Amino acid sequence: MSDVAAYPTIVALSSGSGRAGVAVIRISGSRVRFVLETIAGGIPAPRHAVLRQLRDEAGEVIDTGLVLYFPAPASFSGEDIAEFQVHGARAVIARLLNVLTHLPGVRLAEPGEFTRRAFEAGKLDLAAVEGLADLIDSETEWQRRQALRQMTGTLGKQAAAWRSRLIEAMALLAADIDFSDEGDVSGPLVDEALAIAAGIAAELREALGSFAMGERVREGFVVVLAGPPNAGKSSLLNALARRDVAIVSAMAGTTRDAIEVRLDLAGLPVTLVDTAGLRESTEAIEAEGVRRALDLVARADLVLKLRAIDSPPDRFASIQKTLCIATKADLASDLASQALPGEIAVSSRTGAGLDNLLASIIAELGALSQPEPALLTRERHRVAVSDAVLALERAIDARHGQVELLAEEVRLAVTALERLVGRIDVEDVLDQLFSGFCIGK
Ligand SMILES: Nc1nc2c(ncn2[C@@H]2O[C@H](COP(=O)(O)OP(=O)(O)OP(=O)(O)O)[C@@H](O)[C@H]2O)c(=O)[nH]1
Ligand SMILES: [K+]
Ligand SMILES: [Mg+2]
Repeated sequence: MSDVAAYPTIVALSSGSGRAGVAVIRISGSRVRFVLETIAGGIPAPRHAVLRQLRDEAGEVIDTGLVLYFPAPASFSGEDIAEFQVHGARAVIARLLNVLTHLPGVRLAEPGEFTRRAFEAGKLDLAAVEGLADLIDSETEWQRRQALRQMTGTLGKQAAAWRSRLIEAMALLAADIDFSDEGDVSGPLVDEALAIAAGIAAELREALGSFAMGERVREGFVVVLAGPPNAGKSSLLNALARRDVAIVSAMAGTTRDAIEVRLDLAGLPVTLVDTAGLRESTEAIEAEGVRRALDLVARADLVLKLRAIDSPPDRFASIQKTLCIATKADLASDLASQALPGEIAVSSRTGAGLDNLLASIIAELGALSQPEPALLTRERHRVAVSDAVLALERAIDARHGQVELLAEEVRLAVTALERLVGRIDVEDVLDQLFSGFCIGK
């Protein structure tokens, strides 16, 4: 990493942009010590914050701030890193970045470039990098917990453990190949290797079981409000969002476009979608609204099917997970007698039943049955783990066949797990991942 041309020293604003009390500017690479001497008047003791005047080439003070130095290799990127904590004014940030990038061998960082260097230095595996990206994007408690677990290496360590047990199985198979006579294919070594393979296949299948939840927590659950016109869908959206998002009126067919709000339901990220009332319509725009509503219903993780408590239930059936809701409960003199069995009675007007509805949504989304954050959170993880399971299943099926073929299947499973943590085939994944990173991370 001493090659300045190949690894220019990179600098970026690592805190959020815009006016703030404090801004953090970070710099990583082989020129860090030179930069510190040039603009901070010296190199602070490692990992100790010191107050310094930061000066430009002409010696004029840019700002006063805290300076930190993290020497290689015990830094985030594995390179020398310095951090400047300065006043979070646009002018200070602009001037400091300008001065820094005019020093020889220093340039602005690309999105995710600090993290890419950390990955290249072996500080983080691919799953941990993904976890870091998710942590930066996290908006709710479930997202934070899941991302933190992945960033701290839970998936990476698990994949490494699976891999080393499979390598043990491969060694047993290799020993069997070396020592067994022709024709004597299913010796005790093979049995032992296959027992390992079967155990790991079971653990991989269990991990796959958590994928759906992991992916939904990352991307957010889609919950769609559906029902006939005037069922009170937009009113319920507004009540759950606690703000006036959608137009409410006594006119049937008010909502046409789908209206989305992002909610944090007890830590679960949920996109709640209001839709056009479902009815046959000859009016082109409303008909298009209904078509979109049905499309959204088909793609929802959960459908809230509404009917006004004073109207009869309709025929509209959904194949999705559905919660049936009787709205306008304030219009019913006796709730229990008018809400059908299994229906949740709510009133957007009085707020009655909303807590009960939220609890039911959270339960329906599966949050109660999965207290631990999911291990697998991305399609990439699902594909790698599925490939490993399939290879192990083929190995187990071939238990009476040639040991060489069986060993090849176990090797394929090992390869799939190596893809999972980024030991191989990482470039495309990294490029895609880092393009979504913010600059300064
Ligand atoms: N009494 C009472 N009226 C309600 C309640 N919720 C909605 N309404 C009324 O029902 C009417 C329709 O409400 P909306 O929220 O616009 O119904 P919608 O299902 O979105 O209707 P469309 O968008 O036309 O399909 C309005 O006049 C609301 O004021 C409620 O909880 N209690
Ligand atoms: K309406
Ligand atoms: Mg509406």
